[in-house]
Amino acid sequence: MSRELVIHADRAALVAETADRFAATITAVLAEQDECHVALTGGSVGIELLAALRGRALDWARIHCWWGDERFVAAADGDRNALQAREALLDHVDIPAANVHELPASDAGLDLDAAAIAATAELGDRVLDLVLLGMGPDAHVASLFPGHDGTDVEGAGVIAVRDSPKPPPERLSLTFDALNRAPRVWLVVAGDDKASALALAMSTADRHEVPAAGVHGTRETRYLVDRAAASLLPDGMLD
Ligand SMILES: O=C(O)[C@H](O)[C@@H](O)[C@H](O)[C@H](O)COP(=O)(O)O
Repeated sequence: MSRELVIHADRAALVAETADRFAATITAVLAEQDECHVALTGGSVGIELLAALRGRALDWARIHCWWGDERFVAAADGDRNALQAREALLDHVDIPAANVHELPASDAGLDLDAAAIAATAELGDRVLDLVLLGMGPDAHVASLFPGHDGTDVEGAGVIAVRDSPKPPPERLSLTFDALNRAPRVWLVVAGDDKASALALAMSTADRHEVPAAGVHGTRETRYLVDRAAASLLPDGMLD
């Protein structure tokens, strides 16, 4: 399994170059197989990245979009990662509705636990080809927060998250095992407020305290960051 750190000059370069990398990777996957399944992320960098993908020549009919996590709010709530992704990208490309695998919204008729069960069934034993993740300053990834029960869950699936330290309190999240089945896991991180979390994420920290340290692709783990986020990485890592 390879681990790669790519430091970009600034946030704009991070977003633009990651969009290039994402498009090239999807194209390469589609040259080898019929479909490419990607997990998208919310967060401001994740959504800017999606906006940067508009207008790219990608074969959307063969691309499936999933999410690493979702805020459990109404479908029309602007906090929803899926709604933000639609506005940034999916409404602007020719992707079939059946290829968009949103995690359930709170007004879809299921309570949070039932929504997690339904989403686990939809995901099944799928191995996502590429998982994109943002990271919070507390080193959370998806909705796996430091010290929270979700970091103890074994097995692949989607879990209900309550009392999230970051609002909204109710969320759905893929587990570590669901995320870590993917061959490619990319963490996309910008800003000096993430610098200490990134240094911990790239260390051998315990995933219960530093969830970002617990996500790895089976083939590659990439840390795609800007210079500000990289500012506290030990010298040896920057060679
Ligand atoms: O639901 C959430 O809490 C966010 O989606 C979160 O996980 C986000 O991805 C990171 O906090 C990075 O966010 P930024 O890209 O805005 O720094």
